Parts: sequence; C-alpha cells; structure tokens
Amino acid sequence: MISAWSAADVRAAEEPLLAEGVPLMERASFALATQVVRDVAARRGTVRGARVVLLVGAGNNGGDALHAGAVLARRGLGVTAVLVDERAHPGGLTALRRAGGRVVELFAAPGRVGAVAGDVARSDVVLDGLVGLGARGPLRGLAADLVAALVGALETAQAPALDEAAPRATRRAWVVAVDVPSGIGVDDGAVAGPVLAADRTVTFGAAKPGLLLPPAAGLAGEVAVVDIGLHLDDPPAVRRLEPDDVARSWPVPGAADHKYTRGVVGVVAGTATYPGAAVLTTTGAVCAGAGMVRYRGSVEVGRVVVGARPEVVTVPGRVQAWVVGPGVPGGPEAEDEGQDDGQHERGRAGLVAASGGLGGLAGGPVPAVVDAGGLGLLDDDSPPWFVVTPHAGELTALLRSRGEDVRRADVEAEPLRWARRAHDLTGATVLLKGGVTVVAGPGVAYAQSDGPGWLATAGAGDVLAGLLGAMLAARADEVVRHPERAAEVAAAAALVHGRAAHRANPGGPVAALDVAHAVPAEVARLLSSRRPRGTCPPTRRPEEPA
Ligand SMILES: NC(=O)C1=CN([C@@H]2O[C@H](COP(=O)(O)OP(=O)(O)OC[C@H]3O[C@@H](n4cnc5c(N)ncnc54)[C@H](OP(=O)(O)O)[C@@H]3O)[C@@H](O)[C@H]2O)[C@H](O)CC1
Ligand SMILES: [K+]
Repeated sequence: MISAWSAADVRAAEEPLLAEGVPLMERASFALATQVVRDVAARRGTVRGARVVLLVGAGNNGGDALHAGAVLARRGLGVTAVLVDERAHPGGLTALRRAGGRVVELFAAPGRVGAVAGDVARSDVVLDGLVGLGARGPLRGLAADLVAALVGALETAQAPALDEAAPRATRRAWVVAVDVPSGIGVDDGAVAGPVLAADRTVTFGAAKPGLLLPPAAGLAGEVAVVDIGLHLDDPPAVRRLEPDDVARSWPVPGAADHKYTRGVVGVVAGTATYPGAAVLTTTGAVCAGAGMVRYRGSVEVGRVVVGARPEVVTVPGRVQAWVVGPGVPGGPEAEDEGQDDGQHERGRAGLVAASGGLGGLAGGPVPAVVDAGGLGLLDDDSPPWFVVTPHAGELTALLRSRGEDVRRADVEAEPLRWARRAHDLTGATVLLKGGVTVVAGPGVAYAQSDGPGWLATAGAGDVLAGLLGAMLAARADEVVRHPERAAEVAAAAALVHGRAAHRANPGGPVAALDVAHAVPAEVARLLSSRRPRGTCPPTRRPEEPA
C-alpha cells in the first residue's frame, strides 16, 4: 500500500529531526542523485557525459536539486543549475560550484527564458526543483514562464533523451520531479497552472496526496518514495492499494465453506429495455467468486440473465450484499411512467433490508452497492457499508440534489473533495469512477489508478458493481462491524476491475463482458504472487552521503 500524508504532516515529522541536526536534505538529495544515476544508466548505458539541468527555486526544494547536482557532477555528469530566484539555497549552490557545476542566473536575464528553455529541453535530464512542499497556488513569476516555455519546447520532441536509439533531434529531456512536480496542489492534486510533466518523481519521507490524486497524479510519472527516516504517526490522508494488499485480504475459501459463508449477492439491475446491465452485473458477481447470485428483477429479464449465467438463481432468499441500480433508469419520472420495470420498488426493498430494516426480518444489516438508477433511492443517513459508485456526472447530480452548487467540471477537477462531500451528505461510502478512481469513506480515502483508458466503455460500471457486490458479500459481517473497511473493499474492487481490463486485452479495446471474464484469472494471479503477511519489499534506505 502507498500511503500519502499532507504537506503539514510531513513538515511536522521533519521538524524534530531537523532540530536534532539530522541531515535530511543530504539524505534526500543523495537518494535523488542515486535514482537519477539509476535512470540514466538504465537507459543510456553510461552516466559519464550525460547533461543534467537543475531548475532551482528559492527554497529547500531547490536545495535538494542543487545538492543532488553536486553528487552527479562528482560522478562525471555535466550539471548546470538554472536559478529562477536570487534566493537559491546558498549551501546547495556552494556544493554544486565546488563539484564543478555551472550556474545560469536566469533571474538576472528573464528575457532569455525562451532560449534557456530550448537548451534545457535538449539536455538529457532535468531535475524540477522549483517548488515542493512550500508551493502556494499554481506556479507564478519566472518559474511559471520557464515551465510554460519548457512544456512548449518539449512538445516537439518524441523520445526521451536517454533513448540513444532515437535521433538526437527528436529526443526530449528525461524529467525528474524533486519531491513533487512543481506547481501541483500537493494536498489535493489540483493543476491550476503550468506544470512540467515528470517521467519520475522522487518524493521524500512519504508520498503526498497530490501524487495519487487526479489530475496531478497523471503528471507525476513513476513515483519513488525515499525513506529519510521520518516517523509519521497520524493516519495517512490518502492510500493506494497495491496488488499484494488485495491478495493478502482476499477471502480464500476453505473446506468448511459453503455458498452462504462465501457470500450471496442480491442483484436489482437492468430492465426489459436494458437487460444487458442485468447480465453484466450478475456476471461480474459470479466471476468474482460469489457464493451465489440472486437476480431480483422481472421474470422476463430473469430469463435473459439465467440464459447467460446459469449459475444465477431468481428465487428470493438470504442475501449478504445487495447491488441496486445498474441499468435502471433514474428519477421519479422513470418510476411514474413504468420505465423502471418495477426495479425502483425492488431496489428500495433491497436497501431497507440491507440497512437492517423490516425489524431484522430479512436478517441483520448487510452491505449494498448503489449505482446509476439506484442513486435516487438513497436517503441521507445511509450507513457507510452502503457504497455508491457514480461517475462524475452522476455524482454531480447527487450533490446538486442536495443543494450543492457544483458542476461536472468541478467534480473532475477535485474528485476527492467532492467524493468526501457526498460521503458527508449521504453517509454512504463513495467510489467515484474515473481515470483515477477515488473512494471516500469514514475517515479514510483511497485513490486507485489501475485500469486502462479502454475501460471507459458501456457496461464496465455494471461489471464493477457486481464485482464489488461479491467482494462485500464475502466480508459482510466484517464490513458492517468496521464500516471504514467498505472503502478498502471498494478500492480493492477498483484494482481488480482495472487489472482485469488490462488482462482482457493488453493494450487494446475491451468489452465489458470480457473484463468480467478476465476477473477469475486476475484473482488467481494476484493470489499466486501473494507475499505472506509481514514480509514487504526491503525499504531502500539511502546510504548516508559519502
Ligand atoms: N525541511 C528540510 O530540511 C527538508 C526539506 N526538503 C525539501 O524542501 C522542500 C520544502 O522546502 P521549502 O523551502 O519549505 O519550500 P519550497 O522549496 O517548496 O518552496 C518555497 C519557495 O518557493 C516559492 N513559491 C511558493 N509557491 C510558489 C509558486 N506557486 N510559484 C512560484 N514560487 C513559489 C516561495 O516563494 P516566496 O516568494 O513565497 O518566498 C518560496 O521561496 C521539500 O519539498 C523538499 O524538497 C527535503 O526533502 C527534506 C529536508
Ligand atoms: K519540485
């Protein structure tokens, strides 16, 4: 799991160590230089003679870049620092000059920003040390001008400079962000101005939420978290599950298990007009290993479902998780005009049973997945073991129906903020689908980026709802007892769904049903590569600088 802490939490963890004189900047910059050497050597064969440009701001982020530049210069790379502010870190500047690095004081000749950007774009490696945790708002001043010019200059190139096979004229610099790409919202992932997209981000002490949250997450490249000895005791602001986390928590059945211990899923999905959603949702649940799936729609649609998935039953009975709404038209008019095929009524009954209503006649409370046309059935004190799975448009409608003045563009610009708002307003755990799927639950948040863009296809959401329903049914008692775990299960479902899409057709288009059919093999692969609890990849602690 990748855990991300806010800038304030990281700074608070740095303070006592800085006060004790722990050389955090040296540790950070040495680790940064080590990663750059690794990247260059892997792509270029040798580091000798590689040309490195440091973009240096006024604070310690620039100090990291300068000290890393000094290490690289001592390793034989040609290093030039471009200063956008006269207040560049003095110790770092001295170290770089002593190591033979060059310095360009762009702040003294801001009119040269275009020419300098052109040179920078043709270098082999660029370290973006303009701003880090100290960023306030989008980049401004000369830093903004330089990044805007550099983004333009890099657009014309095709291949990373380190790719020696490509003709030099077509290459562009390999960009390494120092701590974070300069100019992103460190705590919320906002991108409100120019940002230099990174191929790699080397971040110190812990990941930051902006590296996991869209849209900034899309500009961070591959994130390397460097341990500089910080102790972060508060819960992380945002988490990202990794395959091993899902594998370790997957409920693998044993000899004593039966369909009710494995979890029975009740599905209210599809209508006579949209029977396909019922097939996709039930298939998602079956392929995720549900103990049994009960389809609770019309007889006509039930026939279609059983024809496609003979494992599904259509008789009523005990359910350990409900899935309500995929393929069901939303809004009271759909019900008034009978377009919902009676599904609203069935969905309401399912949610009442799931919340433990009917005096517990239907058994105790159980988790529920509420999607699409089911969202309108949600009341405002839903339990957190209800997981809603809207896309940005549906979440916008849900928020506006509760008085929020928000548009889809706002939700897409700050997905976690609005997912959290919807959780506050409804009580339900919110899984907001998107290129990065964010999940907001009670005191917990996840950001998952596992699926290909091809997953944005009709029916994929229905499959996810069924897959999630099966995963919640398998852990129903645990999720009701520990409601924050509904968010973890939802994030896990997003990971499996995304990876199944990659597996269904690596690098190409996928049909929703094929995603569902790829789930069993993806789960088997996750389980086969599971590391036993307690072992984790050796955290690389940067050796103290020479
Ligand atoms: N604390 C440590 O010893 C360690 C810190 N690490 C590194 O340090 C940075 C955080 O450094 P800090 O000096 O606190 O701040 P920054 O360098 O990130 O930025 C502050 C300067 O940037 C200017 N600034 C702020 N916002 C913008 C913006 N939107 N556009 C342009 N410039 C901006 C700001 O200018 P002012 O005019 O407001 O002064 C500051 O001058 C952290 O990210 C790490 O890289 C080490 O990693 C560990 C040790
Ligand atoms: K930076």
